[in-house]
Amino acid sequence: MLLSTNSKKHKVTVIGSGNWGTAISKILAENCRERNDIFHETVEMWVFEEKLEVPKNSMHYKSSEPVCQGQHNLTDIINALNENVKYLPGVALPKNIHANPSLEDAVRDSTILIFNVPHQFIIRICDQLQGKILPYARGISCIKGVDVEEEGVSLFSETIGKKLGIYCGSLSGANIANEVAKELWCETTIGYDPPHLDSKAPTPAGGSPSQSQVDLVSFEHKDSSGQYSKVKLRPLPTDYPPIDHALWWTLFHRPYFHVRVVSDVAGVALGGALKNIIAVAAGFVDGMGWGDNAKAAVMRVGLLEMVKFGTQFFGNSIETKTFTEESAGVADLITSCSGGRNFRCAKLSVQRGAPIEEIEKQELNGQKLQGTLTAADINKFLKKQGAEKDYPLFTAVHRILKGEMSVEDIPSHIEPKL
Ligand SMILES: NC(=O)c1ccc[n+]([C@@H]2O[C@H](COP(=O)([O-])OP(=O)(O)OC[C@H]3O[C@@H](n4cnc5c(N)ncnc54)[C@H](O)[C@@H]3O)[C@@H](O)[C@H]2O)c1
Ligand SMILES: O=P(O)(O)OC[C@H](O)CO
Repeated sequence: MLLSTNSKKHKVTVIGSGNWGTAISKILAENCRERNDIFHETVEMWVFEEKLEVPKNSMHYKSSEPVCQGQHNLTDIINALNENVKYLPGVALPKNIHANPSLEDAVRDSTILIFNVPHQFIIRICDQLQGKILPYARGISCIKGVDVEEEGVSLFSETIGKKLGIYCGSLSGANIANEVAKELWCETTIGYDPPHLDSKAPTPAGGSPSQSQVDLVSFEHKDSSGQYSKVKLRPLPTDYPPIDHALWWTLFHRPYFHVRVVSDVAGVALGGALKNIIAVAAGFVDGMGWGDNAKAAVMRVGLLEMVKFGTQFFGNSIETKTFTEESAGVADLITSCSGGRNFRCAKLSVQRGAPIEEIEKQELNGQKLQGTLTAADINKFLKKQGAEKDYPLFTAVHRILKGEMSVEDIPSHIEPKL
């Protein structure tokens, strides 16, 4: 068990309060309450504010609480009822979650930042956070998606790290939020590869680079292309418990949420992003009524494309065994193709003959699909690389979503050409 001999405690903020953002906040709040020797008990949860009435599927529908009468801010409802009535209705949240509509206030003095928003919103959020966070904070990205720009494809753990000047790992796994929130047992994977102090870096007056020095220290850091580079990071002051694998385990592990911490940050993040494209494909073939064998076929081809993509574009910075051995890989693929939102919406879109964006709006009550956008992001990148044909399933999903191909074409499209 992690014992704290340090005088300062970590303050934890979750940036995001959707379906998964709220479920993760619940886990963290339970652990921060139990381990208040290491963490501040209150977990700040940043909420993208909106006004609503307490809906019928809330545990508090028609209760006599003032926030249950008429329209109120979501943050006020969460703080009064300890329930996220919109994104995780029916789940009692620990009282030590504080829903906060101010991003700046939510991250103030936090040493631990957990990023958990749909990926389309994270860049703007990072822009707003610049200069507002502790420079020695550390992060974990729970976001499933990729960041495609002119220069290439990056993972959000990297993008967040670069934009905010902090180190950020990743968390991903077979984790359908509603099941986790009901405390049904599952596993997850955290990728964290903390920078090592660079022994050749200029030392501050008085000796070797010390964790308590406040100046920037140069670290050697391996990025997702496998290159070692010197990056400047603020070391965590030594009066805090070190942020390492043991600390992440202590913060995230629950009897119902079993954590494995590995060093393959890129593999964890990439697996979570790519499986969403495959889940859309699985929904398409299931929507056609083709049965479990067809679904297994797209999962097989999809897993191979995940491994190929990781190897081809993330080189030796990724361990492809993460895709086959960790919850963040094949297990996430299986659960997503069984009951995930991407799967369910793609299936309904075929069954109802309606665009998936329409189904998303009708069925998800404000929750967001990631697979459709990721299919487009990955396609943009593959096109630029001239590699679309090497990834027939990823390409087929994008083309079907664009109306350029039909689901009936999947079997012949993914068959290797002789
Ligand atoms: N839900 C799951 O089962 C699950 C499980 C594991 C990982 N994930 C991943 O976690 C990430 C977050 O997913 P989620 O399920 O918490 O979100 P969600 O799908 O519930 O999305 C809704 C959230 O987006 C917010 N939002 C809407 N418009 C916004 C805007 N303009 N700016 C900022 N926020 C805005 C809403 O306030 C709400 O908090 C995603 O990348 C997802 O793939 C989800
Ligand atoms: O509901 P989805 O399709 O966004 O998938 C949820 C999780 O990523 C499953 O691990």
